[in-house]
Amino acid sequence: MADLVSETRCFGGSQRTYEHRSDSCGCAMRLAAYVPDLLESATAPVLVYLSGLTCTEENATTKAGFQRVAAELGLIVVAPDTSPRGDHVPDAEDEYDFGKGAGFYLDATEEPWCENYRMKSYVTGELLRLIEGELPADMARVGITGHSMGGHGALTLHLKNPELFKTVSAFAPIVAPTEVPWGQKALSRYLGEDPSRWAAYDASRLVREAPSAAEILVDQGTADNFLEEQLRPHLFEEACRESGQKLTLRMQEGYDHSYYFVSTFIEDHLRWHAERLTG
Ligand SMILES: N[C@@H](CCC(=O)N[C@@H](CS)C(=O)NCC(=O)O)C(=O)O
Repeated sequence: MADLVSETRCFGGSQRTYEHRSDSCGCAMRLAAYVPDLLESATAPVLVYLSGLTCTEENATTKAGFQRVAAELGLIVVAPDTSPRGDHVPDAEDEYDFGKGAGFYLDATEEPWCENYRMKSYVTGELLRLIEGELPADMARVGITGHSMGGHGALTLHLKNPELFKTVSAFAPIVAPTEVPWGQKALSRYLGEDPSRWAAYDASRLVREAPSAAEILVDQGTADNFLEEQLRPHLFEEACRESGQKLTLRMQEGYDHSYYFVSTFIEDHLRWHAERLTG
């Protein structure tokens, strides 16, 4: 059960915010859901959009501009929050890349984070059950995408759970968190200092172990400030080549890391998922 916090008419559908009690995260969680009017069928495919560092469920809905195309394609788009929330939830004050707003879509094992920072369980379990219970969703047709930290979430959660998320794409994803500062900081504190525990959350490692039957779409701006230090898409490209994973990596000339970049290519991603989920 979730409470409807707001509902706004948008491109012939409704942009909603829900709030519910999350057992996985031990707090109240919000999520945004765009639900197109369903004219011909009772249920629609779903695209889960995972946001990046510092975001809530609101950033994608106000800045990515996906609603017009989602309405045209008859696609439900769901954007969860990026971490547990609330005064009782531990945080790292003044650190934008750890704690609240930086859940990294994993299940923490270390104190004090392990009580609440369980975004992997949240997205793969509770969130999907909530979508099924609250929305006119066809749960056999769910895809996943995300931006930056959310791109890391989309890639890893798809590779680990291809039966839940049938299609996958990402915008400027963190593809090798075990090798870059954002990832090393988060993984060592949420999971402990032993790097062997981190591999299950590294898309480049996962794809080498078990490539997906689904082709992966990645867009990456060449003018992204984080490109060389944090993102390094060529590590993923190399892993995909070596494991036989089908990948379309598009280096987009002059685009940065912002939602101007995401909003430019979101239509391509929605069409990519809709074609594969409805084909
Ligand atoms: N300087 C940035 C660093 C974090 C960042 O770039 N976050 C990206 C995702 S990794 C984002 O989507 N920020 C929120 C927004 O642009 O609306 C900030 O503090 O917002």
